[in-house]
Amino acid sequence: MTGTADPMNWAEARETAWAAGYAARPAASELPFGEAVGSALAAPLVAVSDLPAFPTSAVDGWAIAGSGPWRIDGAVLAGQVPQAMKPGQAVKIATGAQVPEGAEGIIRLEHSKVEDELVDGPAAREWREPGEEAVLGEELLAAGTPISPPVVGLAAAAGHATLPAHAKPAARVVVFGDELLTSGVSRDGRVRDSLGPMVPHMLTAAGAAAGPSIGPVEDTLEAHVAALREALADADLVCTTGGTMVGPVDHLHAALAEIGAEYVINTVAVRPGFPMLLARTEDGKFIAGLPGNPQSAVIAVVSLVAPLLAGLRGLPLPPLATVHLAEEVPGRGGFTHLALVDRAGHRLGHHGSAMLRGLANAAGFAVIGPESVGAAGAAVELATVPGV
Ligand SMILES: Nc1nc2c(c(=O)[nH]1)N[C@H]1C(S)=C(S)[C@@H](COP(=O)(O)OP(=O)(O)OC[C@H]3O[C@@H](n4cnc5c(N)ncnc54)[C@H](O)[C@@H]3O)O[C@H]1N2
Ligand code: MOO
Repeated sequence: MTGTADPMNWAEARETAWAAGYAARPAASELPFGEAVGSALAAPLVAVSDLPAFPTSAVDGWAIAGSGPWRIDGAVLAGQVPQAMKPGQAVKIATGAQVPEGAEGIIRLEHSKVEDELVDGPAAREWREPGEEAVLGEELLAAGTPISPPVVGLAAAAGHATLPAHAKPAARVVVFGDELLTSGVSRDGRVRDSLGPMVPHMLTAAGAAAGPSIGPVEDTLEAHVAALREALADADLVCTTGGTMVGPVDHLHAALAEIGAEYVINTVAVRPGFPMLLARTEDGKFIAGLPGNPQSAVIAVVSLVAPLLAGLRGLPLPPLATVHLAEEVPGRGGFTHLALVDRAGHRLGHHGSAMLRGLANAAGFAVIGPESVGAAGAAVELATVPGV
């Protein structure tokens, strides 16, 4: 295994990472909502009751039966089961309360006149009928629908406690680099680790269950192999940072060979970030190698890790958004250029691959394809960062 393979086209690399994840997605099972969110429905969502399940008052007022003025006799609050009404009766009713059998209308509180235990006013059918939103057994959402927070809300409203979905992959970040500090300011040739605190949140936002980062790991092959083995023991996906090149202390490729991992992708034709890689272990776990330059590491998350996680959760390849460029953005020859832009399509300063200042202000990366230039005013694809 070497770090000098032909770089894969960026769009092809996204699809390859996604397809590898999709092929390896865990079998669907019934998951609690918190586990299911961020996956896709593995079967249609069906209503297990009528929605609403009973006639439900839409207003605060008086339920009436027969002709008025009506004699006030009782009240029904949300959560109570009311008695049937008699002609000439008025029952005070709350929004959300079950409408009594025999009710012919509701007078809104603000339209009612009350005098001597009698109420009068304009009555209308101000309630939601049973089954108005869905009837028992009706398909509410198709299989394959992404499980967003509103889908969870609908499932709960429709009477479900679990959803059929693909479980969250467990993910760990392993930070390589003797030069890294975990506290204080960069000094004496050493820099603060910015990836250990940042990347797990991106993995969580992309649908994984991410534990705390491991490291910084010492720059020896033995330490790299031991850290990879430790992380793989309880993770389906390990994201390493740094060491992707072939420098004197870059041990990732040798460590992958040592543990018997095979490349799925070995370098991508994208700037910044080209030394990124994706590998698979013999037992089907994934290792994503993120370059050490912090912005390049994020580009690897956007390009390989987010598509992989979407596949593992049974989702389609994450769609790219669109941005209108406010100024010309240069290409990078035969490589794709991922250029930091704000929402208005302006390039951001401080966009060097070692910097995070531009990224922290960005809407995402404008995608300038190989052998092209992003013209001012052009609509181009925008790759967004998980969690941003
Ligand atoms: N001779 C060449 N050298 C380099 C090339 C090249 O083509 N030929 N490519 C450069 C590019 S592009 C990148 S990206 C980096 C990738 O390097 P590695 O993945 O091997 O990463 P390191 O060497 O370990 O670190 C690079 C850089 O990033 C800093 N770093 C690393 N980890 C962190 C962290 N967790 N938090 C903050 N900063 C981190 C590290 O100190 C280095 O400055 O290789 C280039 N070299
Ligand atoms: O490709 Mo490196 O990732 O430019 O900084």
